[in-house]
Amino acid sequence: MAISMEQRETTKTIISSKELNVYYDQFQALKNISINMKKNRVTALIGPSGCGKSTFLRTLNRMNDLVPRFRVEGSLNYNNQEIYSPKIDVVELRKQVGMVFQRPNPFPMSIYENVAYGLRIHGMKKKGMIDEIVEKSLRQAALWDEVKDRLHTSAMGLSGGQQQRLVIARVLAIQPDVILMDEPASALDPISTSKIEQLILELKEQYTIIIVTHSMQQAARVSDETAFFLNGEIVEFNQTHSIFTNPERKETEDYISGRFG
Ligand SMILES: Nc1ncnc2c1ncn2[C@@H]1O[C@H](COP(=O)(O)OP(=O)(O)OP(=O)(O)O)[C@@H](O)[C@H]1O
Repeated sequence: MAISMEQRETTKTIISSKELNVYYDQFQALKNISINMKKNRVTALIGPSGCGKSTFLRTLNRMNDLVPRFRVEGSLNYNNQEIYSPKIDVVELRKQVGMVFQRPNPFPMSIYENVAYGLRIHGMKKKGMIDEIVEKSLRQAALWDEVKDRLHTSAMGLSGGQQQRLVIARVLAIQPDVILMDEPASALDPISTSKIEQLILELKEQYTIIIVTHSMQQAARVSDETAFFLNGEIVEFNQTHSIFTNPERKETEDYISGRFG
């Protein structure tokens, strides 16, 4: 079947690792990780606790740089740049590869200022432009209608689910390319969880999303491809549908059917 230019563009690899090994001092947390993650796709990272999912996610925007005796070997590439090259500007990298954590972490300031913060840090001064981006980001994060009349009240007064969407708006405001999400809905109720999942499906039109989740159902609902981690290795990486309906490896089958983890 012929592949159109558009399809070819959307299946481009954006982040790839080759024989990546990661250590915390003597302990090897990731072993020989080779994976290609595609642009405008949602990639889910699943696996039992302690298997290295968060470590892998955090290497992608160098969140572990300040961890003492953290060490990386092998290749980790984003958009044809080596993420661990000394030439990389880490602030710029984190602008392009943004992150949403498990617990919503709004800043203790107004809703508006939370979203405007990153813009100001990156030197934007024009109020009209900031207003516009704040609104656009809150709309994209499906929060605008709920907060448009209280933009200048404290973000701490929002519910947990709203706070998480606010954090997503804050990330979107600085126009990243990739959004890393570390169990973004695990602290939320089912309705807020479903809003976040809906949002992920909408955002992948414009962004690449890599999400760590403990919920098999969530991985199955939101992701296009899934990597199953076990003891620091990727045991299986495939289309999400294949992983959940026809896994190739017994360990994957045992995990997704709830036999361990
Ligand atoms: N800062 C650190 N210093 C030392 N060891 C660490 C550090 N962070 C993680 N580890 C270890 O690395 C291994 C992988 O941890 P990681 O948090 O990546 O796993 P995970 O799959 O994300 O787990 P969970 O699902 O419980 O969040 C674990 O054995 C953990 O104890």
